[in-house]
Amino acid sequence: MAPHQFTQADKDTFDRDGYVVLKNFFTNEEVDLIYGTSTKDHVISQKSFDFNDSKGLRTKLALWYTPQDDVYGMYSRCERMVNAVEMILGGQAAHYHSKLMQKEPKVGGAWEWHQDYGYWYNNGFLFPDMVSVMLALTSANKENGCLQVIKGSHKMGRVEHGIAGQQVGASMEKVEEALKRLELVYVELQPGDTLFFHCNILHRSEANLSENSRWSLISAYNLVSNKSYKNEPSSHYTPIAKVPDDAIVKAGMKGISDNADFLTQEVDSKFKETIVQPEA
Ligand SMILES: O=C(O)CCC(=O)C(=O)O
Ligand SMILES: [Fe+2]
Repeated sequence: MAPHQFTQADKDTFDRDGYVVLKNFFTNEEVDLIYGTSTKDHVISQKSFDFNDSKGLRTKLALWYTPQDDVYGMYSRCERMVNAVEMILGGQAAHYHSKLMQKEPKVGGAWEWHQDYGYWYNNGFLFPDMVSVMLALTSANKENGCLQVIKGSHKMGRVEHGIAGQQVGASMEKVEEALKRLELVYVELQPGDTLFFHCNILHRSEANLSENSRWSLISAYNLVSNKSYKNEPSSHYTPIAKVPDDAIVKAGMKGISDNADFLTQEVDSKFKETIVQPEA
């Protein structure tokens, strides 16, 4: 079966609501490969760090900038994905970074209300020509701390961010007002479902206190022309070398190289407050 394509109707929904979900944008076979690879990937587990929430619960995450030839790179570089992103951004896209979010049963931490551009603005990006894409690797639901969005909040523009508990979060005054007027949506996803969300949409997630993991792969994209004036890795303005849609299946269980440019604690100040060293 030919993979789903992102259509103008999807783009219209994205523009109106600040997000759109494409059911089964990636097939079961593709998700099985990506999830199967990631759970066995020693480089991923070695490069992952814990990100603490305000109650001390922790999400494991691994983040890298330049997409490689592994199964995750084929996912973030495939035509289906990049064409969708270029339709959203209205021009040539670069891959800013991808991260594997591992919210484990009982311990997976919460994320405070924020806009992704609330972080990225401080990384030297002048324009909100950026978008995040979340692929569900496991099912995500209310019980295991799925993403919540405030529908339409991207139209508020960038909101001030400060330290919220241990994390960087949006001004709660603005969030509370937004919640009085706009709908709060729990974005429940099945494996393979893909959420495209605007860099200025307010979102958060609750802790995973359930018995089930909630894993996702989140890729962030930028317009090639929106070059940061700070010292960000070059991936964010490098045109993506697109690959055909069948490249994911062809990559098979190919894991990531430990030469990939992973985020480490030292290079990213926005995470400094919240990173705890993995246990030895
Ligand atoms: O996956 C989540 O629960 C939220 C993650 C998120 O919003 C982020 O990493 O910016
Ligand atoms: Fe986010």
